[in-house]
Amino acid sequence: MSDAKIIDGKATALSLRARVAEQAQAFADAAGRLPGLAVVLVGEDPASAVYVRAKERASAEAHIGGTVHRLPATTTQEELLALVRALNADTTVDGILVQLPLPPQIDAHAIIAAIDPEKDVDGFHPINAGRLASGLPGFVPCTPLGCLMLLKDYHDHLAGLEAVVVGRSNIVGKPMAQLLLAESCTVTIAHSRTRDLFGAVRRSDIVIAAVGVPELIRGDWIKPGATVIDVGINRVTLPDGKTKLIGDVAYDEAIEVAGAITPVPGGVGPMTIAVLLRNTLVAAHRKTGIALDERTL
Ligand SMILES: Nc1nc2c(c(=O)[nH]1)N[C@@H](CN(C=O)c1ccc(C(=O)N[C@@H](CCC(=O)O)C(=O)O)cc1)CN2
Ligand SMILES: [Mg+2]
Repeated sequence: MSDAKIIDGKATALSLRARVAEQAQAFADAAGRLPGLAVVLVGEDPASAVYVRAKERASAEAHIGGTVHRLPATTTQEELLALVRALNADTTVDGILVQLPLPPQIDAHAIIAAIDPEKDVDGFHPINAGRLASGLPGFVPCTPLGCLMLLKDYHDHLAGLEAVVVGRSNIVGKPMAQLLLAESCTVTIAHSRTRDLFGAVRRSDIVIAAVGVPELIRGDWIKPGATVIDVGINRVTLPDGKTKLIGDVAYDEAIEVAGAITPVPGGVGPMTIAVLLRNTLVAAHRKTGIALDERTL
């Protein structure tokens, strides 16, 4: 019988969204306008279109204003740079998000570097990555910050715990490792070239799986009682032709061993959008100088 606590990311995300909505309304009362988020979607990637629609809906519900800019898949790098520069200059835009992935003719690094770091609510700009690594205030990428919020719901103290982050992307793995380090965890960053992945996972009190390989991490790799945060969102086709989302962790096995675990879907995913709204609210306050106690979010 499993006794792992199932970490309900959907519920935590809804409660964060409600707090953002309340503060966004208060911001609008003080500033005379809503916090503004500009979302840019280039091309027709079906998953990206779903995520952008979800962001649009969640923004409206949380009293975050703004626009979605939908550009064709043939958009050039110069055209996208021109839009980013226009959004940087627009005083009603507090946050800018360019949905990833971008089409192959566009260099994502160049686009991210062109975003005003003070409007970079994705936290992907090298200035914000450097601030995070240096312990300075900035913007932290939405998915890892959401993972940290879920972890903090289950641990009063993270200091001294062994944590492994499986995956080293700029979007999740690297910032996640920095956040855990800032909480005084002992952090291992593992990846496809790690020789003893089993050993790194097996000794860890916290496992963050963000590698994009369906069910790579098996139940018997998990240290009994560990907290498992599964960032993987892998769509797989079943024998009957239907598709299903599964994580990077073999959930049915891990739930028998872990102390707490996030499901897929309904774990980390919903936190990504809730934190985006939170970061936009924070950006609006920082830009206007209107006070906000960020710890209440
Ligand atoms: N500019 C960005 N691009 C991308 C980011 C990002 O943070 N910024 N992250 C991902 C996609 N993403 C948001 O953009 C995202 C992914 C997943 C979810 C989510 O709620 N997932 C659900 C399942 C949804 C489904 O059925 O497909 C869940 O896990 O429960 C939200 C946002 C890449 N690009
Ligand atoms: Mg058990």
